[in-house]
Amino acid sequence: MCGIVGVSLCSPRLSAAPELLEASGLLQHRGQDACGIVCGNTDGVVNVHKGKGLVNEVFSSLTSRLEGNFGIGHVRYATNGKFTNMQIQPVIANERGDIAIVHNGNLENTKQLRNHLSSIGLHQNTDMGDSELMLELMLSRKPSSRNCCGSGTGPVPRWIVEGLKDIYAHCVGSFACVFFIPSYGLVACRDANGIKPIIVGERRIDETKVDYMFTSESVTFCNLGYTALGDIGPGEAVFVPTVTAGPGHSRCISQQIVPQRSYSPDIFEYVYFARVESIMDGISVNRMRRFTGEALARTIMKTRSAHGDKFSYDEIDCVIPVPDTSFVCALAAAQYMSKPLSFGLVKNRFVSRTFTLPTQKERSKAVSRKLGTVQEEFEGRNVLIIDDSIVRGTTAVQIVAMARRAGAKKVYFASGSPAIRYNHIHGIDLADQSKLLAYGRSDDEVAEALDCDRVFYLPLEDLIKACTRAKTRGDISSFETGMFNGQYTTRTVAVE
Ligand SMILES: O=P(O)(O)OC[C@H]1O[C@H](OP(=O)(O)OP(=O)(O)O)[C@H](O)[C@@H]1O
Ligand SMILES: NC(=O)CC[C@H](N)C(=O)O
Ligand SMILES: [Mg+2]
Repeated sequence: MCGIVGVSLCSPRLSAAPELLEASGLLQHRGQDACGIVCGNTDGVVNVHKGKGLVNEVFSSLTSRLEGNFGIGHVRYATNGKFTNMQIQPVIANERGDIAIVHNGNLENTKQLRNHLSSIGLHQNTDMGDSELMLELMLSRKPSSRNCCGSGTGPVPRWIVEGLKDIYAHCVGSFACVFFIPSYGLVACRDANGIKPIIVGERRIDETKVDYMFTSESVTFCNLGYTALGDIGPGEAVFVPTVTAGPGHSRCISQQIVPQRSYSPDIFEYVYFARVESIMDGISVNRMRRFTGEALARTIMKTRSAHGDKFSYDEIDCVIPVPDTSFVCALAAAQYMSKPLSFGLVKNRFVSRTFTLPTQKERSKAVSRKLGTVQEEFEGRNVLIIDDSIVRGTTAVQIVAMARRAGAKKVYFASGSPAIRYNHIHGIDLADQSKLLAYGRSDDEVAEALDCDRVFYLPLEDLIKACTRAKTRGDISSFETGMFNGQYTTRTVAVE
């Protein structure tokens, strides 16, 4: 996963950079490898600043005041292409007019895309990541004249629509993108299955003046005074030209570029990626996590000596959440079971997400640095530890060991999502499926690998039900659930 943002302010005198940075900071949980912004104005000013690290490490008070009233920003968790400075987003095409892209998602056919681009004489660099290939497709339609942006009929230049059509025709996988097009404005689009999130918001200044923001998650709107206009639909593009459209006319134009194939948001966005304040595709992340907690509790309560091992949820003394993502799920589960919630695991607030760190060594080290135990909450107790997910198992293995060291009698471990036995092809960089803890293991074998007394997973149908119940609007047809069942929206056969 990555976080993307686009800002277009109605007054050419204003600078979009401070808001781009504010929004990028609010999306920081979506990527900590690198970040950057590009902003400019219709006078041809283009400013770029990017680097490896967190937003507050890469930007100083000086670089946060870059000139330009529209621009795009990105926080990266690399999934495709190398983790080099070249790959830091926004990816910008300096030599052909400074068009830039920010992208969340993952393309599955980069090899074919490279071949296609070289067949039309465009692409030489074999190190290009998927995002850069999308930029190349857009650029291949751009007329060479610098004054081309008014060409075409209607408010959207024809070459931009042609570039988008090429992207939809050639790219397989997931993409939510915002393009920065100097002397035109911003263009956002979403793949034809709507796998990765992108939402557009507006801030009305007066009758005629409106600012616009594109963002991965609605959490950025409240903090910056925007109101959600709606999620961009699958196969849809939204254009925000910088020129004023005139009194009473919105600058924001939507166009269905290709027909929707399905409306299948990535279900793991709700489980782990997203912030709890966000509403994505009409689903409140908070409500959905509450529902998963209740469903998980029902699963646990139903498990009564089913395997002759005399388990009964009555013997659970307390529920302990794993900070941070599992809080809402664990709270709802504890309430449903009428068990006390205990903050036996404490997070060091200066250590961020461990899952998104690039190497296993760093991840393991970070978990032990990040979490500590309050001994008296474990000592002599049967504890039910709840996390939102068990992926590689790095977190769960260490937590069970910590619980035992702190004197727990029995340690049960529950996941607010199903067992992950397949790669997540749309946003988790996992080269090797066998690194998933549940790969090739039954639930009992997972419990053995974790050294806990029992493991519980939320069944997939309950996860889907929780998302569907939490939906207040929207036309979602299904969810991308490939990591749980091997059935990917963009593939017909599971990759074993
Ligand atoms: O099985 P694993 O490979 O360890 O991955 C799963 C863990 O990683 C995530 O936490 P993370 O530390 O990234 O962030 P959080 O503080 O938002 O929960 C997730 O919430 C699980 O705790
Ligand atoms: N996590 C993402 O969305 C990554 C976007 C893109 N595939 C990259 O690696 O930069
Ligand atoms: Mg976690």
